[in-house]
Amino acid sequence: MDGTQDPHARPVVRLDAVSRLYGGSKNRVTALDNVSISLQRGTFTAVMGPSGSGKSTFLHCAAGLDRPTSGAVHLDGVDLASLREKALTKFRRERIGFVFQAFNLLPALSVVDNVTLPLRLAGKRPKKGVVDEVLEHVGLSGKRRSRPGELSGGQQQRVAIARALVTQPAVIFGDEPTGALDTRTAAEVLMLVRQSVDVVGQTVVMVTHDPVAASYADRVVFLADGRLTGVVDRPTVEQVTEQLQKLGTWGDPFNIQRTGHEVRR
Ligand SMILES: Nc1ncnc2c1ncn2[C@@H]1O[C@H](COP(=O)(O)OP(=O)(O)OP(=O)(O)O)[C@@H](O)[C@H]1O
Repeated sequence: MDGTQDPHARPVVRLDAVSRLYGGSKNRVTALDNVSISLQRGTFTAVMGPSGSGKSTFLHCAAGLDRPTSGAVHLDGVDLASLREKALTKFRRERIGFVFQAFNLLPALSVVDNVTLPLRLAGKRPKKGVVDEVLEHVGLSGKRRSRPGELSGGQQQRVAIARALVTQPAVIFGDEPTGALDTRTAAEVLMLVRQSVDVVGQTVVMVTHDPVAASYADRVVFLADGRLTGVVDRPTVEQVTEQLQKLGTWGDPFNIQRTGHEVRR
């Protein structure tokens, strides 16, 4: 199936028949199986599915952290297969933002130095106006000089979001960005992501196990056994939960535990 939204708009992320196989002939695993999807600029997409369905592999291939075995990935109009490792690293640094479950901030650096690190790594001088705007957007203007250890989990994730936004990337990829946060803090972080999409037109792709988190997205795409098996636009928590039940996610107690949110069956 194809997850294209509007065939006339130019997608910012495009996967064409992407497959990713792991292992050799004896222990072959098809982590992604012929996935084609287009994601439009300024949209928020959640990627869901049972454990082992290929969500991380999807994210890694779409973000140029891993190379597909076959098929093509275009990001912001660039065929990622055309980039050698060094160019791909530069492209990721400049055009892609990442937000992970574990925040991944540098503890010795202040908030402002963490946020501006990607720019400085790219040899660019951070523009004060842009940095101030991003810090204001994430509500951390008053914490510029704090170290990550002095901040709450939600504040640390907001620093990570600011760091992802500051390069004005084509896409921000999130891997369970609210997985380590309590329900209320997760909601605040998801509101911030939502505002980044609505206010500055940021494109966001987020892997999550949590139907509540997914309900903040414009659309949810579901994977099962490496295949794209369904799409829900303007999702509600109930619709997402129902779809996951069909895919058998909620039969997996490990997954229920990891969502961090209680979802009634
Ligand atoms: N480096 C690897 N080598 C071999 N198999 C792998 C590798 N990475 C992933 N796989 C396999 O590919 C399949 C998809 O894995 P993936 O991590 O993408 O799933 P997932 O949906 O993100 O799972 P989870 O929700 O548990 O994080 C799984 O069967 C997994 O065991």
